[in-house]
Amino acid sequence: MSSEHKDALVAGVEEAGRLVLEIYQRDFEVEHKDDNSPLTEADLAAHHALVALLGRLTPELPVLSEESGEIATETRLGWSCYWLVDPLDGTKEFVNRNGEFTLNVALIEHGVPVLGVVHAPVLGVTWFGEQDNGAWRSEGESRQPIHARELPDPAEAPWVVVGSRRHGAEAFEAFCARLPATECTSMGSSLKLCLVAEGKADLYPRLAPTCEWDTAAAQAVVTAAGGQVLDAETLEPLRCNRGESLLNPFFVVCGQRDARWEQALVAALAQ
Ligand SMILES: Nc1ncnc2c1ncn2[C@@H]1O[C@H](COP(=O)(O)O)[C@@H](OP(=O)(O)O)[C@H]1O
Ligand SMILES: [Mg+2]
Repeated sequence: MSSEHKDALVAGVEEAGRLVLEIYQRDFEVEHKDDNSPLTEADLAAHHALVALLGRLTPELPVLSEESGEIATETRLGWSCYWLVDPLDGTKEFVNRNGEFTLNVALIEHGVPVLGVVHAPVLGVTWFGEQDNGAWRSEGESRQPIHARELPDPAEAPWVVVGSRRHGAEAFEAFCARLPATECTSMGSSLKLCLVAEGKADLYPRLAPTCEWDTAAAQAVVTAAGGQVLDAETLEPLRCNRGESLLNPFFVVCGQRDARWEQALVAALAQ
């Protein structure tokens, strides 16, 4: 992708974020989908804006969004390259007006998220990552490269572990209790992966369900920043478009891979 295309992509995601913010700042209706998860006009406004943006930038590539209608599994499994979009991740946080929601766009090649944009409209922050090209965080006019950090020695500093506000609290607490010294915080949406990417958190264990669109963009940011998003069972990187289901396995996000955390992680996950 040319740098002009990447700039246009980021600008377009931020523009969609402004539409979301306008709705956030006024009254809006909340509907419920078949799985009882909330849906607002902001999810749909961002979906339409992002699908139109990607259609302009790369008309040849298919787009799969959380708010797309059904796409036949055999059609999707035939895609070697496509855009995967979560127009509003953290809809419950949006409804609760705590600002912890994001717009997410990932480019998937052969199951691997190779490029990702995550934008948090209320924070005014955008994260971007591209395989072999590094990751950055922008806020206002400033754009800084970001790097996942090495795990600190737990005797010197606690590991910062971040978890969901609403999902899998029990498994999260049990996992944290089995690690060496930790400092735990909770947060909504893909912001958790971005915290690991920028070296502000060490681990994000997700021992509860998510879908591929919840994680793909931020996984591209994390890996471009030197971190890992690993299947909690196999410790292999998460992949997309593997079969009929779009559910991710349980996973763990971590900064730079080393033997210490691998040991601690395997021990904490094994129980
Ligand atoms: N039972 C379930 N199955 C699949 N995904 C689930 C789920 N429960 C929660 N999620 C996903 O978890 C996301 C929220 O994560 P978190 O708790 O970390 O903020 C939701 O994103 P949306 O807000 O886009 O629906 C939703 O997709
Ligand atoms: Mg989501």
